[in-house]
Amino acid sequence: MLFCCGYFERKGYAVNLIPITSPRFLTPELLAAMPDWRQIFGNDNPLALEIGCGMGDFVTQVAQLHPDWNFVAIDYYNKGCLKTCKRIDDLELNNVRVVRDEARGFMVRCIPPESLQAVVINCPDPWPKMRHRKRRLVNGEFVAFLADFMLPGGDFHFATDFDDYGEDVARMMPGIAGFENVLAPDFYRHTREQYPLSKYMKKFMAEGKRIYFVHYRKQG
Ligand SMILES: C[S@@+](CC[C@H](N)C(=O)[O-])C[C@H]1O[C@@H](n2cnc3c(N)ncnc32)[C@H](O)[C@@H]1O
Repeated sequence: MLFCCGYFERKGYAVNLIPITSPRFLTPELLAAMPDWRQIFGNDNPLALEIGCGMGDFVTQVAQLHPDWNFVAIDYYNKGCLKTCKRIDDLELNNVRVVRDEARGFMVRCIPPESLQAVVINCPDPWPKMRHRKRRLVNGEFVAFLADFMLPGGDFHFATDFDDYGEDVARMMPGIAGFENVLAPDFYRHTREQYPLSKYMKKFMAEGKRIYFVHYRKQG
């Protein structure tokens, strides 16, 4: 079990977690079984999942741009979830909920098949060393896994500053059955209109790096 009595268990070590008391934070108890998302948000609006929300820079902006969508922001980084909650609470963003968990396990447990209108992954850990690249979150197997949770017509948004990761994902996506490239004929772009910038995007852009944006849609 990933979460247990306020402690995060990892590799046999127990680390104190800062408690999160925000009403927009979904506790492990609430997520022990498949949640009723319509009941949680109080409406039937399209549901989007941001994986690896960090400090919540992206979700706070996108949720304000799209008040008629519901957003679930997930990260296993305790302080990131805390900060994200503080931001959405300060802004009273009732269309956002925050989850502290590992994304794949959470999805299997808590996201119904074909229910997501969008999945967003911004600047996932790049694992730059060649021998660590197999640890990267986004690869063909992961996108095929995501597809099962996405509605036909649902969007997959990916962004990274890491050239090799961006090119890898852009090369891999055309081989994944059942997706169309929204940015065609480009496989990726370095800018996207109306796409809020995350904390890491801003940091990398300030260092003069280019962001790789990839956008695919699940076919109906
Ligand atoms: C480099 S940070 C980027 C944060 C944010 N998306 C941004 O662009 O500013 C990557 C984040 O993804 C989270 N993360 C990585 N793999 C994850 C997983 N499998 N499930 C949940 N969170 C994950 C990490 O904890 C970290 O906060």
